[in-house]
Amino acid sequence: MQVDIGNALASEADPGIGRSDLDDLDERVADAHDRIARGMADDDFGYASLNLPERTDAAEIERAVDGFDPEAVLTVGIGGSALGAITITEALAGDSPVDHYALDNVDPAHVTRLLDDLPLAETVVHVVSRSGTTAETLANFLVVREAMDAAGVDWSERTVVTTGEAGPLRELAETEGLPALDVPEGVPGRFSALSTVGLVPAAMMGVDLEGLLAGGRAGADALADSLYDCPAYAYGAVAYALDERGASVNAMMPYVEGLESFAEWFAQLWAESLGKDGGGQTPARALGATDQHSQLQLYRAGPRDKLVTVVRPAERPDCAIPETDVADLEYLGGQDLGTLLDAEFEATEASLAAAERPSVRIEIDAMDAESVGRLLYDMEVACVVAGELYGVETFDQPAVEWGKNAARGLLGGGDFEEAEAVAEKTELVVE
Ligand SMILES: O=P(O)(O)OC[C@H]1O[C@](O)(CO)[C@@H](O)[C@@H]1O
Repeated sequence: MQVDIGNALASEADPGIGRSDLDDLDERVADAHDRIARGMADDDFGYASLNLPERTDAAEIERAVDGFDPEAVLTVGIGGSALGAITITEALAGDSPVDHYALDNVDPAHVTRLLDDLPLAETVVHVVSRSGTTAETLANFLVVREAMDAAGVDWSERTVVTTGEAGPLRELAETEGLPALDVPEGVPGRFSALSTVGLVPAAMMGVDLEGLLAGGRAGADALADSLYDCPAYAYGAVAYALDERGASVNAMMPYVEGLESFAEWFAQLWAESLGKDGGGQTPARALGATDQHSQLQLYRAGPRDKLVTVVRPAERPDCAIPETDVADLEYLGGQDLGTLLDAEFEATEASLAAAERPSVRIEIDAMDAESVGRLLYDMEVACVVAGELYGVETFDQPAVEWGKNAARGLLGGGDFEEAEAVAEKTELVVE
């Protein structure tokens, strides 16, 4: 994986940073590297995430799903318990005969429509929850189980569970004798893509798990005590430095459809890890070239508060554009769609630089398992080093608990007095 930070030094105008800013930061990156290395060596909470490529047992996952031969895999989870599988299967299993679906929301219209469409008798369900108590995941699983019962499908023969040591989901797996995998110890959900949490559907869809993990190991081998020697540290440090100079938004803009969900995975990783103590950089999700026609106007001419991260694979499949005599379109004829997409990618970088707006280019070798594994791992490393530079607790997410308890209280599931206060908020309804 390559990270080109040249366009991040696009201008002195805020949020511009210069080479001297990075040189000054490099000493702090070296200190952060030492802390990260110690945390990994001691398998400390959170830092243990960066040991997953060494620790995850691909063979164990393959064995757990060995008996299944589904037409579809349904992931039931939310946040980091779903986004890793969604990202990996979208990026790498497009040619698989097995389809992947995810229920990571409790929208009744969507859930019922999906369950009506799914071949339930040919579907394997992967229920994932680290805590085993997340309301959305457990509610969805109860609905899926009911739908399978109603269809005369033995759900217990078609369900794999990945969860923590204790909690309702672990108890259910033990009571029903379900195949159950463990979530990795000391790894927050958003850092768990390269583990049982993110790899079970991929295993059933023929994705090269060893390749994904090898990519992660390559990222681990690339850790160094300078941002100039480690692409992941370079990305994390530049994003942090730009945020310190006003780039409070980071638009993650992959120029490949197979990484559209990667931008969503990155959004949770970046927001839930760095959004602490009143700070943190807001991730925006975009897709190139599509969002040149929806968001680029803002990125190029709106507030000087954004970093745009553009991502592409060095290799793309061929798809020729036929010759044409349509006036003014001759230049397209005989080209290839990939060449056009790459031209759009480079034009966006140039357009931002011309307007003195910073961007960073991330280039992976190809849309293959090792390159995607490396990308996921390096973004996790970038997030950890940014967290060290911000001085935040990267690996917890206390701010989400209030909302969870309020929802539970509003449903009468807990004695959450403030829920009433929430329910009695000032009304100003406009109809
Ligand atoms: O895996 P669990 O415990 O169901 O949590 C799901 C998601 O909810 C969060 O805990 C936030 O509420 C995320 O960090 C996590 O990925």
